[in-house]
Amino acid sequence: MAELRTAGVVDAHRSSSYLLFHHAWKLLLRCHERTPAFVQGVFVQGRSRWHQRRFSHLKITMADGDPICEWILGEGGASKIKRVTPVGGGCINVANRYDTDFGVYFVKTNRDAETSMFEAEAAGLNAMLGTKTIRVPKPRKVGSLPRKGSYIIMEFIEFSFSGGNQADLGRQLARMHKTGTSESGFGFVMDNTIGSTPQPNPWTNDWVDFYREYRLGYQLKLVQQQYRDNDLYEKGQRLLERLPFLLKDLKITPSLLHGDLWSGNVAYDKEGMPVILDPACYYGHNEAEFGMSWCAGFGDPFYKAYFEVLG
Ligand SMILES: Nc1ncnc2c1ncn2[C@@H]1O[C@H](COP(=O)(O)OP(=O)(O)OP(=O)(O)O)[C@@H](O)[C@H]1O
Repeated sequence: MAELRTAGVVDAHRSSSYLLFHHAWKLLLRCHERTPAFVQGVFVQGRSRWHQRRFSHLKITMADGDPICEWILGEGGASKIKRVTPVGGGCINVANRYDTDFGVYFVKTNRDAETSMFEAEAAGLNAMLGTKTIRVPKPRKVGSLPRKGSYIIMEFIEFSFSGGNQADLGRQLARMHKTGTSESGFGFVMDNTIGSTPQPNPWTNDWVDFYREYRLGYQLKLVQQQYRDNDLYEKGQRLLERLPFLLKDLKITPSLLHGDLWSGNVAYDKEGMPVILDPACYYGHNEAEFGMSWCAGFGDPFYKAYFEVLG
């Protein structure tokens, strides 16, 4: 509500409809934890002509203090936000589509996360975009929310309900793995998160060292610290010792990986072309991409097309 108070909604204060809005606002903010823009969308959408006159100044004043609206109505090129609608599907962040007179933006917010979480997501999306091999949403802005938390604004992509061709996905992913190489070794430009679990990505010359220390080893430590599962930890340690033998004589070059490729992060656009979302990117052994394949639903056409490109 601080945004509203500082927004100087002075005449509105006197009307009883404002009081109604005021309480509805509070309720909505509490129920949905949306940004003020969410509420703005609801009310701007449904207002009568009387309200249009009465609240005509609100669109701009309410954006004050709301960095998402400020960006969309500034650098984002829009002069009006027509509607803000929740997008379901994610577990970790709150997602909304912002329909404007300058197109649609997709926005995720998280009341608890530092901006570094979304900065890493943007860095991953930009790295994949840079390969020009597969469609990913273009990130536009990352920032912090007024009191606590952070947000990311990106291109909104309209998905097809009828899905697409898995062979296209396999082929384009293989091209991304082949094109996205790194001269710094295995790792990434910054640490990121997989789900909401931190994922360290320090540059490392050798794949076995990287995978042992910063993937399996790190996760095993979390298992022990957070769940006290010593049995799993011990078994894991034995696997880590054997890793150099299991991967002996393999020549592994760093490939840009999406890093969290399960079915919830794969979609198809209206033209039926694959889109990959919500990455936890790093440079790694290309086959590490299939660590999540147990819940990705990749079939024969996918793998056939993938290995046709990668050999
Ligand atoms: N750029 C986009 N355009 C349109 N819809 C999107 C876009 N990015 C993601 N979505 C949809 O929004 C929903 C939430 O997105 P996403 O999975 O990135 O959220 P999340 O909370 O970070 O996810 P998770 O809980 O899986 O880590 C999903 O249903 C996804 O399909």
